[in-house]
Amino acid sequence: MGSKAVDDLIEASSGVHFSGFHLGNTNQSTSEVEHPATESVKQPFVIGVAGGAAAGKATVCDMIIEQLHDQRVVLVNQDSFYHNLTPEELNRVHEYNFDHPDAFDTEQLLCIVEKLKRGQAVDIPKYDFKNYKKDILPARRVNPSQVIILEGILIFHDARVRDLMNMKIFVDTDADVRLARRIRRDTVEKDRDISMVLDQYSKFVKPAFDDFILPTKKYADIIIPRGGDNHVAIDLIVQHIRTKLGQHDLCKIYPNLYVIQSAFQIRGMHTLIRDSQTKKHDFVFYSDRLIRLVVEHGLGHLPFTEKQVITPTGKPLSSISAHLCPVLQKGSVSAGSLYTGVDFCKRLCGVSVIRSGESMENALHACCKGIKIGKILIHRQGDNSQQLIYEKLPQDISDRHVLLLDPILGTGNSAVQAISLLVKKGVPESNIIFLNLISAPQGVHVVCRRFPQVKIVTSEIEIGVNKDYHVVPGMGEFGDRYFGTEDD
Ligand SMILES: Nc1ncnc2c1ncn2[C@@H]1O[C@H](COP(=O)(O)OP(=O)(O)O)[C@@H](O)[C@H]1O
Ligand SMILES: Nc1ccn([C@@H]2O[C@H](COP(=O)(O)O)[C@@H](O)[C@H]2O)c(=O)n1
Ligand SMILES: [Mg+2]
Repeated sequence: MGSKAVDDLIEASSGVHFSGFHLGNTNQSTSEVEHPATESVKQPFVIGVAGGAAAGKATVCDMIIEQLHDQRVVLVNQDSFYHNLTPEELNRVHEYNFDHPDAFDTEQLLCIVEKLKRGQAVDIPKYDFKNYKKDILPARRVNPSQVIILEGILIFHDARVRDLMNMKIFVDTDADVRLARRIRRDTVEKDRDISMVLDQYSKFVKPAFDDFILPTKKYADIIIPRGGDNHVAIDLIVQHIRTKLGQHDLCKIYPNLYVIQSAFQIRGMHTLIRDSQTKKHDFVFYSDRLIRLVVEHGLGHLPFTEKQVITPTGKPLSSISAHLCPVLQKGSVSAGSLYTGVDFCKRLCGVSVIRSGESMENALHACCKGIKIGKILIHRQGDNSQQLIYEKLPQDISDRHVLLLDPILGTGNSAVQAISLLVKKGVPESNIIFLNLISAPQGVHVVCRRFPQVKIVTSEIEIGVNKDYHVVPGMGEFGDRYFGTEDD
């Protein structure tokens, strides 16, 4: 890609990543967060996903969310807005039509989505399908986000809700498939009796599909046949969302940036360590788990050589003569089988950026027995200029592959200082792998443009850096939280 093209992409992606967050006050609590209504703050991109019951709407949403791994996405299910049943309706629940538009509290849904669009945090009710109630489970607190997905059978029914959407998707799945999935879901997950499920289907679900859901298909911008099996459609949708947000997948701009595959386990660990209420013990425990994943991933980028070994599994000694198999030893019980594998790179060392980088040393020691670890201390001044004030590195560092350790990549200034020192010591750029837990796009741009051959391995991309040079949403002062030196 030519440098002009790269510049354009960077320009486009920086604009959105940082706008608004430079202006916001990061000390506000989530419930107070409201982004200033200036032109520089982009409106969230709202996607509607409709389709028959059990068509695969939730599955499609999950896949979109997974592919938009570096975006914060809010999912709002129409199910959350079912009306509570009166005692009388509850007594005759088999006669209640859950597939009629009147079954939903659309006013409440509108109010919540409008708040989210204005940048306010909201509490979304959780619906309990077993008890037909939405007030017994604790509500889900949701922060504003750049992408909002509204999902539900009748999410296109009300014109006011439709008007909030920037993109409408209809998941079009064959009626037999929907019925088969519904029977399995309602009997297995909702403990319902099969005859009741079939009754409900013929009495309410099918007629409502024909009368209310199918007629809304005409509002869709995209119709996805085969739901979650249609990977091409989901890919195209994700690309379109990114284009509309003016963002580009950083991994596509910089081939040496690796964001480890996000799964709910990883998201869960991030949620814990980012929570300001998390106690030191849990913070350390979950940080260690995440660090270990990043380190293992980083090690996967080291060069290797092919190696063959003999496994203990093979033919019994008596059936093979020793001269045919030189690996046989006196007393061994089998001839062994050949396994062709790889040998780890041994010319390796770690370098931690004091102090928070030291939190990553245990994971590196645990993965690479006896690894040498050097240290660098960089002092950050108020105006974010950096000064290198201490270094202790292995003498032969220029012959080694270096794993640079620092849990947070923010503005990129410390990373540039550290990498410049390594390069000055003779380490080839391509031998440096920078391991961190979170990376701000700004830092990624700075490091990757200055050192295009350095690899960056991270577990999440952040929204940006605020006016105090702190990563947003971030996780606070990592070193203080990890080593327990926070001010009370
Ligand atoms: N492509 C698919 N192949 C197999 N099973 C699927 C597929 N998509 C969804 N399912 C299953 O069908 C059921 C309904 O899917 P879900 O995505 O929850 O649909 P909806 O949100 O439209 O009701 C779930 O049990 C899900 O695991
Ligand atoms: N108490 C309830 C509430 C709703 N339903 C059924 O759920 C379907 C909608 O959910 P999807 O995930 O399939 O979109 C709808 O067909 C309702 O009949 C229910 O059975 N019980
Ligand atoms: Mg669903």
